[in-house]
Amino acid sequence: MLSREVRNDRVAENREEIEGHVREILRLIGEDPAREGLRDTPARVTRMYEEIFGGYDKDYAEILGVTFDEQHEELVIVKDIVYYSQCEHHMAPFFGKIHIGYIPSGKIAGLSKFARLVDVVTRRLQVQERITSEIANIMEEVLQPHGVMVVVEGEHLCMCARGVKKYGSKTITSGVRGSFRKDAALRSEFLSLINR
Ligand SMILES: Nc1nc2c(ncn2[C@@H]2O[C@H](COP(=O)(O)OP(=O)(O)OP(=O)(O)O)[C@@H](O)[C@H]2O)c(=O)[nH]1
Ligand SMILES: [Zn+2]
Repeated sequence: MLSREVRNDRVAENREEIEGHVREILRLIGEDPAREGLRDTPARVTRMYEEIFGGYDKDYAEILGVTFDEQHEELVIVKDIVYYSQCEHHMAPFFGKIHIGYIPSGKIAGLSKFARLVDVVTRRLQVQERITSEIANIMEEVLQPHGVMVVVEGEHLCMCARGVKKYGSKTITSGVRGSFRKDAALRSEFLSLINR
Protein backbone atom coordinates (compact mmCIF):
# COMPACT_ATOMS: atom_id res chain seq x y z
CA MET A 1 0.00 0.00 0.00
CA LEU A 2 1.38 3.40 -1.01
CA SER A 3 1.53 6.06 1.64
CA ARG A 4 -1.00 8.91 1.39
CA GLU A 5 1.73 11.34 0.38
CA VAL A 6 2.33 9.57 -2.94
CA ARG A 7 -1.05 8.04 -3.68
CA ASN A 8 -3.80 9.25 -5.99
CA ASP A 9 -6.99 8.53 -4.08
CA ARG A 10 -9.23 9.31 -7.05
CA VAL A 11 -7.64 6.49 -9.03
CA ALA A 12 -8.35 4.15 -6.14
CA GLU A 13 -11.99 5.34 -6.01
CA ASN A 14 -12.43 4.89 -9.78
CA ARG A 15 -10.44 1.69 -10.08
CA GLU A 16 -13.06 -0.46 -11.82
CA GLU A 17 -13.93 2.20 -14.35
CA ILE A 18 -10.27 2.87 -15.23
CA GLU A 19 -9.59 -0.85 -15.56
CA GLY A 20 -12.55 -1.13 -17.93
CA HIS A 21 -11.19 1.67 -20.13
CA VAL A 22 -7.70 0.15 -20.25
CA ARG A 23 -9.24 -3.19 -21.24
CA GLU A 24 -11.14 -1.38 -24.00
CA ILE A 25 -7.96 0.28 -25.31
CA LEU A 26 -6.28 -3.13 -25.43
CA ARG A 27 -9.17 -4.46 -27.49
CA LEU A 28 -9.21 -1.42 -29.80
CA ILE A 29 -5.50 -1.68 -30.64
CA GLY A 30 -6.08 -5.26 -31.79
CA GLU A 31 -5.08 -7.16 -28.65
CA ASP A 32 -6.96 -9.90 -26.86
CA PRO A 33 -7.46 -8.56 -23.31
CA ALA A 34 -8.42 -12.08 -22.18
CA ARG A 35 -5.09 -13.69 -23.08
CA GLU A 36 -3.05 -14.74 -20.11
CA GLY A 37 -0.32 -12.08 -20.31
CA LEU A 38 -2.88 -9.28 -20.48
CA ARG A 39 -5.52 -10.52 -18.09
CA ASP A 40 -4.16 -8.56 -15.13
CA THR A 41 -2.78 -5.65 -17.16
CA PRO A 42 -5.75 -3.27 -16.64
CA ALA A 43 -5.40 -3.73 -12.87
CA ARG A 44 -1.62 -3.24 -13.06
CA VAL A 45 -1.97 -0.08 -15.15
CA THR A 46 -4.51 1.29 -12.69
CA ARG A 47 -2.21 0.59 -9.74
CA MET A 48 0.59 2.28 -11.67
CA TYR A 49 -1.62 5.36 -12.20
CA GLU A 50 -2.31 5.45 -8.49
CA GLU A 51 1.43 5.86 -8.03
CA ILE A 52 2.62 7.95 -10.99
CA PHE A 53 -0.30 10.37 -10.65
CA GLY A 54 0.08 10.57 -6.89
CA GLY A 55 0.90 14.29 -6.96
CA TYR A 56 -2.65 15.61 -7.27
CA ASP A 57 -4.53 17.23 -4.37
CA LYS A 58 -1.52 17.70 -2.13
CA ASP A 59 -0.77 20.58 0.20
CA TYR A 60 2.62 22.10 -0.64
CA ALA A 61 3.07 23.96 2.61
CA GLU A 62 2.48 20.71 4.44
CA ILE A 63 5.03 18.94 2.24
CA LEU A 64 7.80 21.42 2.90
CA GLY A 65 6.79 20.66 6.46
CA VAL A 66 8.12 22.11 9.60
CA THR A 67 10.58 24.86 8.85
CA PHE A 68 13.36 25.71 11.24
CA ASP A 69 14.55 29.15 12.26
CA GLU A 70 18.19 29.32 11.34
CA GLN A 71 20.43 32.27 10.56
CA HIS A 72 22.21 30.67 7.62
CA GLU A 73 21.60 33.24 4.93
CA GLU A 74 23.84 31.68 2.31
CA LEU A 75 23.50 29.24 -0.51
CA VAL A 76 21.89 25.84 0.13
CA ILE A 77 21.71 23.38 -2.77
CA VAL A 78 20.05 19.99 -3.04
CA LYS A 79 21.08 18.56 -6.38
CA ASP A 80 20.52 15.43 -8.48
CA ILE A 81 16.98 14.76 -7.24
CA VAL A 82 15.70 12.14 -9.65
CA TYR A 83 12.14 12.50 -10.95
CA TYR A 84 9.76 10.68 -13.28
CA SER A 85 6.84 12.53 -14.81
CA GLN A 86 4.37 12.15 -17.68
CA CYS A 87 4.08 14.73 -20.45
CA GLU A 88 0.59 16.07 -20.75
CA HIS A 89 0.69 16.05 -24.55
CA HIS A 90 1.29 12.33 -25.09
CA MET A 91 1.06 10.84 -21.59
CA ALA A 92 4.58 9.54 -22.24
CA PRO A 93 7.23 9.53 -19.51
CA PHE A 94 9.91 12.13 -19.16
CA PHE A 95 12.51 11.99 -16.43
CA GLY A 96 15.82 13.34 -15.24
CA LYS A 97 17.26 15.32 -12.38
CA ILE A 98 16.24 18.45 -10.54
CA HIS A 99 18.60 20.81 -8.74
CA ILE A 100 17.25 23.28 -6.20
CA GLY A 101 19.21 26.13 -4.65
CA TYR A 102 18.05 28.86 -2.31
CA ILE A 103 19.28 31.54 0.04
CA PRO A 104 17.23 31.28 3.24
CA SER A 105 16.11 34.39 5.06
CA GLY A 106 15.70 32.96 8.53
CA LYS A 107 13.66 29.87 7.57
CA ILE A 108 15.12 26.59 6.35
CA ALA A 109 13.34 23.36 5.43
CA GLY A 110 14.37 19.76 6.10
CA LEU A 111 16.50 18.50 3.20
CA SER A 112 14.31 15.48 2.45
CA LYS A 113 11.34 17.83 1.96
CA PHE A 114 12.81 19.11 -1.31
CA ALA A 115 12.74 15.57 -2.69
CA ARG A 116 9.14 15.18 -1.47
CA LEU A 117 8.23 18.44 -3.16
CA VAL A 118 9.77 17.15 -6.41
CA ASP A 119 7.68 13.96 -6.15
CA VAL A 120 4.45 15.84 -5.65
CA VAL A 121 5.04 18.31 -8.48
CA THR A 122 6.24 15.69 -10.99
CA ARG A 123 3.72 12.91 -10.33
CA ARG A 124 1.09 14.48 -12.52
CA LEU A 125 0.55 15.23 -16.19
CA GLN A 126 3.08 17.97 -16.66
CA VAL A 127 5.31 19.99 -18.96
CA GLN A 128 8.88 20.52 -17.87
CA GLU A 129 8.58 24.30 -17.81
CA ARG A 130 5.67 24.12 -15.36
CA ILE A 131 7.51 21.71 -13.08
CA THR A 132 10.35 24.23 -12.96
CA SER A 133 8.25 27.29 -12.20
CA GLU A 134 5.95 25.50 -9.76
CA ILE A 135 8.90 24.35 -7.65
CA ALA A 136 10.43 27.83 -7.70
CA ASN A 137 7.08 29.46 -6.81
CA ILE A 138 6.32 27.05 -3.96
CA MET A 139 9.80 27.51 -2.50
CA GLU A 140 9.32 31.26 -2.65
CA GLU A 141 5.85 31.16 -1.13
CA VAL A 142 6.57 28.78 1.75
CA LEU A 143 10.13 29.69 2.73
CA GLN A 144 10.18 33.34 1.67
CA PRO A 145 13.90 33.10 0.94
CA HIS A 146 16.16 35.84 -0.46
CA GLY A 147 16.31 33.86 -3.69
CA VAL A 148 15.62 30.54 -5.39
CA MET A 149 17.04 28.82 -8.45
CA VAL A 150 15.72 25.58 -9.90
CA VAL A 151 17.26 23.67 -12.81
CA VAL A 152 15.41 20.73 -14.35
CA GLU A 153 16.99 18.30 -16.83
CA GLY A 154 14.62 16.10 -18.80
CA GLU A 155 14.63 13.33 -21.34
CA HIS A 156 11.25 13.06 -23.02
CA LEU A 157 10.22 9.69 -24.41
CA CYS A 158 7.74 11.42 -26.70
CA MET A 159 10.82 12.85 -28.46
CA CYS A 160 12.92 9.67 -28.32
CA ALA A 161 10.60 6.74 -28.87
CA ARG A 162 8.24 8.37 -31.33
CA GLY A 163 7.79 11.54 -33.40
CA VAL A 164 11.16 13.13 -34.16
CA LYS A 165 12.95 10.16 -32.49
CA LYS A 166 15.89 12.15 -31.19
CA TYR A 167 17.20 9.67 -28.68
CA GLY A 168 19.42 11.23 -26.00
CA SER A 169 18.37 14.84 -26.56
CA LYS A 170 17.94 16.68 -23.27
CA THR A 171 15.83 19.65 -22.28
CA ILE A 172 17.12 21.97 -19.59
CA THR A 173 14.89 24.56 -17.96
CA SER A 174 15.65 27.02 -15.20
CA GLY A 175 13.56 29.07 -12.81
CA VAL A 176 15.15 32.03 -11.10
CA ARG A 177 13.65 34.13 -8.32
CA GLY A 178 14.78 36.96 -6.02
CA SER A 179 18.52 37.51 -5.53
CA PHE A 180 19.43 34.92 -8.19
CA ARG A 181 17.71 37.09 -10.75
CA LYS A 182 19.84 40.13 -9.93
CA ASP A 183 23.15 38.47 -9.13
CA ALA A 184 24.98 36.82 -12.04
CA ALA A 185 27.82 35.67 -9.76
CA LEU A 186 25.30 33.81 -7.57
CA ARG A 187 23.80 32.08 -10.61
CA SER A 188 27.32 31.09 -11.73
CA GLU A 189 28.15 29.74 -8.27
CA PHE A 190 24.97 27.65 -8.29
CA LEU A 191 25.64 26.36 -11.82
CA SER A 192 29.27 25.48 -11.09
CA LEU A 193 28.27 23.62 -7.91
CA ILE A 194 25.56 21.58 -9.63
CA ASN A 195 27.90 20.73 -12.52
CA ARG A 196 30.76 19.56 -10.33
N1 LIG B 1 7.51 22.81 -24.14
C1 LIG B 1 7.31 21.51 -23.89
N2 LIG B 1 6.90 20.73 -24.88
C2 LIG B 1 6.73 19.42 -24.61
C3 LIG B 1 6.94 18.85 -23.35
N3 LIG B 1 6.68 17.53 -23.44
C4 LIG B 1 6.31 17.30 -24.71
N4 LIG B 1 6.33 18.44 -25.45
C5 LIG B 1 6.03 18.74 -26.84
O1 LIG B 1 4.66 18.90 -27.05
C6 LIG B 1 4.47 19.04 -28.44
C7 LIG B 1 3.11 18.58 -28.87
O2 LIG B 1 3.05 18.89 -30.21
P1 LIG B 1 1.86 18.49 -31.20
O3 LIG B 1 2.24 18.97 -32.58
O4 LIG B 1 0.55 18.90 -30.62
O5 LIG B 1 1.88 16.90 -31.11
P2 LIG B 1 2.56 15.83 -32.09
O6 LIG B 1 1.94 15.91 -33.44
O7 LIG B 1 2.52 14.51 -31.41
O8 LIG B 1 4.06 16.41 -32.20
P3 LIG B 1 5.45 15.68 -32.46
O9 LIG B 1 6.00 15.28 -31.13
O10 LIG B 1 6.30 16.76 -33.10
O11 LIG B 1 5.21 14.51 -33.35
C8 LIG B 1 5.64 18.29 -29.07
O12 LIG B 1 6.44 19.22 -29.74
C9 LIG B 1 6.39 17.71 -27.87
O13 LIG B 1 7.79 17.62 -28.08
C10 LIG B 1 7.38 19.73 -22.32
O14 LIG B 1 7.59 19.32 -21.17
N5 LIG B 1 7.54 21.03 -22.63
ZN1 LIG C 1 5.04 14.55 -25.10
